[in-house]
Amino acid sequence: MVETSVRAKAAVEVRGLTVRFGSYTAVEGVDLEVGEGEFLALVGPTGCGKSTLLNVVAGLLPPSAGEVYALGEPVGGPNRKAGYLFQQDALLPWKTALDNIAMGLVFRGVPLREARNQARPWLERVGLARFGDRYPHQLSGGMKKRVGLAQVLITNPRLLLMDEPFSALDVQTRHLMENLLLELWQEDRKSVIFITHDLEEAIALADRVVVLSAGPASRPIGSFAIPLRRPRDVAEVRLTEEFLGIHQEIWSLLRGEVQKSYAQQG
Ligand SMILES: Nc1ncnc2c1ncn2[C@@H]1O[C@H](COP(=O)(O)OP(=O)(O)OP(=O)(O)O)[C@@H](O)[C@H]1O
Repeated sequence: MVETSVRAKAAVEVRGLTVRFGSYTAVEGVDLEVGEGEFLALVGPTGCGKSTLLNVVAGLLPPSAGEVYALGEPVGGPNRKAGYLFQQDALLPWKTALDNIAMGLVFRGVPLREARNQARPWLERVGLARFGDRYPHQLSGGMKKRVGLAQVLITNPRLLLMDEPFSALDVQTRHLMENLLLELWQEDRKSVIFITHDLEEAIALADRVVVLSAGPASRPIGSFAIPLRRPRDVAEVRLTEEFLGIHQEIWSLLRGEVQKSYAQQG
């Protein structure tokens, strides 16, 4: 495997992971580490097994073989120290933005009144100070994402698992959300696994990009350190020579996998 980085202490360790669905082997023999405080992006062709891998780390899917540790403990079920953000919103339609953020804590046993008190500053931090009493159907897609992000971050997870969280947004809103995510992440540098099929998004956000091979039996085939300076503006960083060089290097590996994946789909 192509390897261009040195990792710190592991927040996630995956050893020899295989996941089968019936006779189909989605991922096979996967070894992967995510350092403490590292922002890792996972890219790969569509259907290669990115979500499968993330769901195993999240404890939502049992491995067929192999071992997975998150924050020093074997993963055996949904991990309470991890926060999840998926493409689909997890907002309750009958709750206001403020209460939806508070729900992150309520689900963990914090009384509603206390949870609301803690949720108020979060409205401001995600740029929704004037929208606390709106219901999800009264919010734009980007605003809902902000609520979703605050709902996860209010629980202060040490590990953030994100599965294409911004892919349904238009490009401008997406860049705003990516910058907001980086701004909040820089405050205390949680360990992150961020899945995307967009290589540019992966490079703009991450400390390291791992490339998965086309399925079946997908596995990591490249790991690239992203030495771009922080803080980063995700729209501006894309225009730099350095970014283009990194993109070219990773794309030269990813392109072949994308082609294989298309060929398999007939
Ligand atoms: N519950 C399941 N039962 C059967 N097959 C599954 C199941 N979940 C996933 N798969 C298959 O495993 C493979 C990997 O799926 P997965 O969703 O992990 O890929 P992905 O890389 O996240 O895809 P995408 O980029 O399209 O979101 C696919 O071929 C998919 O059809």
